[in-house]
Amino acid sequence: MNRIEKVMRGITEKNEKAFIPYIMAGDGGLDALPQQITFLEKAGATAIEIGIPFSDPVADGPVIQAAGIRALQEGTTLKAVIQTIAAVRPIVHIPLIIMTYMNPIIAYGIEKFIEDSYLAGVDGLILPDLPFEEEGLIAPIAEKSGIEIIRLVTLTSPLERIRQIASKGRGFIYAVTVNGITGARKGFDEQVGEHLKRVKSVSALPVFAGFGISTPSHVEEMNRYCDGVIVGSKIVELFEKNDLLGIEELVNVQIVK
Ligand SMILES: O=P(O)(O)OC[C@@H](O)[C@@H](O)c1c[nH]c2ccccc12
Repeated sequence: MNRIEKVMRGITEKNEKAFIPYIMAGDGGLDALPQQITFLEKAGATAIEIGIPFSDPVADGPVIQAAGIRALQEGTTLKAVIQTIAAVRPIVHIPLIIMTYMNPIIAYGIEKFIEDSYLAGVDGLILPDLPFEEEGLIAPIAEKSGIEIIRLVTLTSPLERIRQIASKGRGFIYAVTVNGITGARKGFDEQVGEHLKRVKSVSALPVFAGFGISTPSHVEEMNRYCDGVIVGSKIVELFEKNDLLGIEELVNVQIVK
């Protein structure tokens, strides 16, 4: 069974809340990635979303854009990230999910990318610029190798579309909680809670909220309506400041239920 499915089963059965941190591969040099991954696992992360730096990151806000630029300056490539994941995989037990735009995958070669990711022990993919209508390009090949494509739904998706996407979904549903780009925000639209409940009502899979979540109280608020959270910009910022305690505090909000 895919590691993501196994972890999701635990979440559904024990009614636990998930915490998925996002990190930008190569920020601080690719040598830092194995340590970042093992640190996050030890801190209690449910899974880790590993971002691939890319020159035109259309959905990324300033913090992740800057991290991507730093990672590119370090010479980080998709190939080197996959090799690094392969090297660390034997000592990591939680799911590792690659987040990338489609362009680097197409440049790499879709089939070769899936094959190398499978061999490296990658469990899932988040592909924000892959429209649901176009997913035939990669989803069947990925899912045949046991790599789950994590589907995203947004605040503007009509319920019928959410239902359709959820029915094809694997692992969990990524519910985007803002209209816009990644990055910390002060608060959320008051409709977000209702939206998350609606997504949950049509999804057999756990639903995780992501975008704009940066404080323990945001995490608690979102966890009231869904099964867990994904936090990117804040984690990237804390790693850059080397504030490891700050990361542990955020990851562990889930335990204070
Ligand atoms: O940074 P935030 O606001 O915490 O959002 C999560 C996010 O960083 C991560 O999931 C992500 C980074 N880049 C993306 C692009 C699209 C979708 C999701 C992402």
